[in-house]
Amino acid sequence: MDEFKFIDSIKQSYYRQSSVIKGIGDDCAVIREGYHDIITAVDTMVDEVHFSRETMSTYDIGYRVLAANISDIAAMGAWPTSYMISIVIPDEYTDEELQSIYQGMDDLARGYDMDLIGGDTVTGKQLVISVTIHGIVPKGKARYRSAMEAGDILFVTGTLGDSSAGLDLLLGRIEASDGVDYLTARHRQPTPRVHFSHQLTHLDRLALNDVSDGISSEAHELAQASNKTVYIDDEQVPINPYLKQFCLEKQTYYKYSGGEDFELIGSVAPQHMRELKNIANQQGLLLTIIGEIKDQPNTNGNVFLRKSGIITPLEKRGYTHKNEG
Ligand SMILES: Nc1ncnc2c1ncn2[C@@H]1O[C@H](COP(=O)(O)OP(=O)(O)O)[C@@H](O)[C@H]1O
Ligand SMILES: Cc1ncc(C[n+]2csc(CCOP(=O)(O)OP(=O)(O)O)c2C)c(N)n1
Ligand SMILES: [Mg+2]
Ligand SMILES: [Mg+2]
Ligand SMILES: [Mg+2]
Repeated sequence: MDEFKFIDSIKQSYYRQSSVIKGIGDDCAVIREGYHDIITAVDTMVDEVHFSRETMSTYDIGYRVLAANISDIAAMGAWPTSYMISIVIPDEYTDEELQSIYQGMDDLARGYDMDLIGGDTVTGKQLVISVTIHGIVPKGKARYRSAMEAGDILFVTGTLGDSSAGLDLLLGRIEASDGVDYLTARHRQPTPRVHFSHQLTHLDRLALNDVSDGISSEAHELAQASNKTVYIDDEQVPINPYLKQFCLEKQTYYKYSGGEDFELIGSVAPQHMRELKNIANQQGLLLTIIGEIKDQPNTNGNVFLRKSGIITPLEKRGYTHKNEG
């Protein structure tokens, strides 16, 4: 079964606690606590699946696993406050290596004033790190994948595909004459877009998702959660100039299916777009309009690509975990 079918199969049909504002189905769960909503999520990284000793130092493993979790908090428009670590440690890891995993996390956490507040330690065959993260947002201001409306503008932060191109460089699957350091750094130490979404708290409505599996997957998650049709203009999807040295087939794969850029994709009403641009500009962050949202009952839940006047369905071809059962 693939991960998405599995998650559907175990999802409760309703929540027993009235404080659960959002359970399974978004980047984080949301729990109401007085005037604030508490945001929480857990994400796990496994040796040979999310990193390998070839692609990452122990410092980067720590940095990246926390960055991926902070990114889910950013995708809710929240501010990250604390985290807990569950770690499976294989015999061959030295004390110095373990310290350096935690140093990578702490260096990132310090920038947001986050605290490590607990965790669990066990030994096992493979390094596995699981982060439970908490964040906070004013009551009712969590940003959902389901908030898209017809007429909204689709946008994305940063450039797409850098991380997966960086991974292919690290694994020796491709060669580059330029940009190796930049692309590999984007893979090893991604920047979650917390400041951007946090500055948008005053907006009444905003739909957000973060890019972990590739936008072909995340755009579908938005379209399905909102029951709308998403149109993406292929020529507008931003890629770093360094990606243009690779063949077109690879460029297309990286930008739509590569994943792990931890950028934000979302939509707002057209009248708010200028404000979003101004905020992004002030932060030195690239923000690009890549499409629009329509309400078309026959195609809602789907994503289409517009290219040279031709419209084709965009398949959901992001990274999907599967097992044989
Ligand atoms: N094994 C699981 N048990 C319960 N909920 C899960 C499980 N795996 C994922 N989820 C939930 O399913 C949703 C989608 O998860 P995921 O695709 O990992 O989100 P993201 O890409 O933002 O990390 C989330 O709400 C997450 O909390
Ligand atoms: C060694 C190695 N091989 C492959 C990848 C690529 N990869 C692994 S998991 C993944 C998708 C994101 O991870 P996931 O567990 O799905 O995170 P989530 O969607 O829950 O945030 C990608 C693109 C990698 N990062 N490292
Ligand atoms: Mg996410
Ligand atoms: Mg996840
Ligand atoms: Mg995923």
